[in-house]
Amino acid sequence: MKKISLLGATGSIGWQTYDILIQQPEAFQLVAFSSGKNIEKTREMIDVLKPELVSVQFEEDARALQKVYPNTHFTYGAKGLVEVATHPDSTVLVNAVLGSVGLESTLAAIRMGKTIAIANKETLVTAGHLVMAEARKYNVPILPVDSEHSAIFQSMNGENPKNIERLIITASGGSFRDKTRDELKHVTVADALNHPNWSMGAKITIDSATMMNKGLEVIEAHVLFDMPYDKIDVLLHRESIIHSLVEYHDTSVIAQLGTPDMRVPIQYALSYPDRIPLHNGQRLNLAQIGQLHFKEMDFERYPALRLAYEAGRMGGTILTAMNAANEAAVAAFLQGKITFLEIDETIERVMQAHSNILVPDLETILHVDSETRKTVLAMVK
Ligand SMILES: NC(=O)C1=CN([C@@H]2O[C@H](COP(=O)(O)OP(=O)(O)OC[C@H]3O[C@@H](n4cnc5c(N)ncnc54)[C@H](OP(=O)(O)O)[C@@H]3O)[C@@H](O)[C@H]2O)C=CC1
Ligand SMILES: CC(=O)[C@@H](O)[C@H](O)COP(=O)(O)O
Ligand SMILES: [Mn+2]
Repeated sequence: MKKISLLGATGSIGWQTYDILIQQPEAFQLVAFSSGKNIEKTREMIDVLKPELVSVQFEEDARALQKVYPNTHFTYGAKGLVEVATHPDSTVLVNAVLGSVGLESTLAAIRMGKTIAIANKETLVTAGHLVMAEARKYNVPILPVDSEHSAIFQSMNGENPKNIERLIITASGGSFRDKTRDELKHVTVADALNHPNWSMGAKITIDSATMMNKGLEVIEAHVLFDMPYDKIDVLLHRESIIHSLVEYHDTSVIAQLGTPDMRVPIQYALSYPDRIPLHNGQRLNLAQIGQLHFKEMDFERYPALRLAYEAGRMGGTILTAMNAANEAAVAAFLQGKITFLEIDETIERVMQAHSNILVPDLETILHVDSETRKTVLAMVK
């Protein structure tokens, strides 16, 4: 029985994790979880899984829930995320919270020796060097949940990393993949949220449309697999059936395939190194699909990917600035304050003005993160 702490339980990844947990009660037990503002889903999860500790975003929600559920302990805010992540009974933290807000709780869980199943890519982008250094120090596994990184992890299984030629990360192309850049001037939020293959949270769906999602994933792959940026490529693959590939020195390419279902990488991170049946999992039928398509990445069409490679190659606080600018710009787009094309422009302006600090400590990262968000708020007003 694995005892689980879950951050971001009410989100797209969190709710799919919940689906896995309720199907496998003999394998997994949820002891603590965090949610944000969604109290209805929070209550459903408490009713079904009866965790010991729950954190919500706001104090007033925690107080109200405490009255309804006297046998559960409630907490809130940033300290609540840390309390959930470090619950003494859990051995695994599933981090599915959105954004760099997940950083401090991840570091705290590593210091408690917990295995980290990480979907929260922004944490690895903003402070990958700190997370991986702590993981090495406390001998803690960081297991990828992001579908591409899970695919790479599975394609490296039993291989010597020194024999890898390059990593190839696949990209669907996002909601606007059949539009030219010129045609993006007047696209709406609803259009951008219409991902062709995956049903995901709003922020990552917009990231997928700008290709910043792939940019974050390139950096995530560099952090998780210690690969230089010139050995990480992105390949357009519109069906999202091949989730990523690893090419070896002898020209062999090993890939992981499957229908687009995030429960597969989530469950693999939970059951690793074992594999267990996926409830209602749809088997891949390649004969029925018939054809798979591939295309070279176009960096002019998707400048956000170019910006991410630039930030990755530079290293330092520019990664934090880029990530925070993206989080704030996407939020502004979702609120109707800026246009779709202004997301990339905002990130580029922030990066151009940034004074980079190499190998930053946690305090510096948190400072750059909050200052960048303020800058973007002022820019989009
Ligand atoms: N969705 C997907 O298929 C994939 C997602 N990922 C990554 O996983 C992470 C989560 O994505 P996704 O599930 O789509 O996101 P969602 O927006 O669907 O969910 C985010 C979760 O985080 C909570 N949350 C948001 N802000 C805060 C905050 N300030 N404090 C506390 N809790 C907060 C939300 O609470 P509430 O809703 O209650 O307000 C919700 O539970 C991201 O890093 C994303 O890039 C990676 C691969 C695939
Ligand atoms: C499911 C998942 O891991 C997402 O990150 C997905 O990859 C988004 O798709 P694209 O970014 O390839 O459009
Ligand atoms: Mn992904």
